[in-house]
Amino acid sequence: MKIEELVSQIKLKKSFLCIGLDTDLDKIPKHLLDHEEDPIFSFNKAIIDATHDLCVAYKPNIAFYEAYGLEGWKALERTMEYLNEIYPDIFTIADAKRGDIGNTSTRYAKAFFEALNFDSITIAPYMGRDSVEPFLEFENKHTILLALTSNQGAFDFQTKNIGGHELYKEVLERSKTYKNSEKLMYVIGATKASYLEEVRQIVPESFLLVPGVGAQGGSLQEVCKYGITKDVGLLVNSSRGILYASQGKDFAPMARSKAKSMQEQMEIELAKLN
Ligand SMILES: O=C(O)c1cc(=O)[nH]c(=O)n1[C@@H]1O[C@H](COP(=O)(O)O)[C@@H](O)[C@H]1O
Repeated sequence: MKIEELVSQIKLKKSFLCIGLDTDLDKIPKHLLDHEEDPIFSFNKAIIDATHDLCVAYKPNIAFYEAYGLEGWKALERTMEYLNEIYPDIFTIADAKRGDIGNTSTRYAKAFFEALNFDSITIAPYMGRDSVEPFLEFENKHTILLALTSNQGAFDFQTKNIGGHELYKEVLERSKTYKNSEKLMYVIGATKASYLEEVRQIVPESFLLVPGVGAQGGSLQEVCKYGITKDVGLLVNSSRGILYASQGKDFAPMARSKAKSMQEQMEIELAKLN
């Protein structure tokens, strides 16, 4: 998907919500486990059907599928086929946090961009230029680099001062020199919203994937205050806060109502841009 198409979907739906498909068999409603052959896919399909008009992106976190072996991977494949066939305007993110020496990165890129047909993938920048550039070679695909993550461990390395500025700023600066860097986006945790002002000085236009609202305590309003651009430039993710709004038979309409409440708050923020 091209960035312009993502921006036009955001404007059309008045939403920059990304729903994280972190599908956990210990948390999904029990009746799906008892009656469905493929409970992971059945859960995802019900969530997608109930929320697709309120969000612009879905982000399956690959760990939740790999954890169930072949069955999990098949459910991921079915979810991607369903999204690409029924809702092709929705941006898809493989939250895989990969990155390796060049020829291995190319295989990861093929797995997620070609075999599974995701629009984008999350990548750890630690191995540097030649681990990231293979992902940037793919047409109309996007690479989302971890810059400043939402967790406490972000302070172990990412905010450490190296050569006069913090490591996450070096990631932002340096990655702008990578070949095809216009295909880069960045992860900035919602729990670190006040840092967004400085992030925007380095990457004024880039799209940011912002996880950590809801269950992790980040605030949508704070994120928008410091991070929104004229083309919005934000995808704000919520996973557990939407998926597990109810563990009963009403889980899908309850997820919809959580997503609707986030979309309405986003609409207010978008109106401020005009
Ligand atoms: O790359 C991510 O999406 C990510 C980066 C980060 O800094 N923090 C973070 O929580 N995430 C992911 O975003 C999702 C957050 O889930 P909830 O806290 O349930 O909304 C999980 O899939 C995390 O793996």
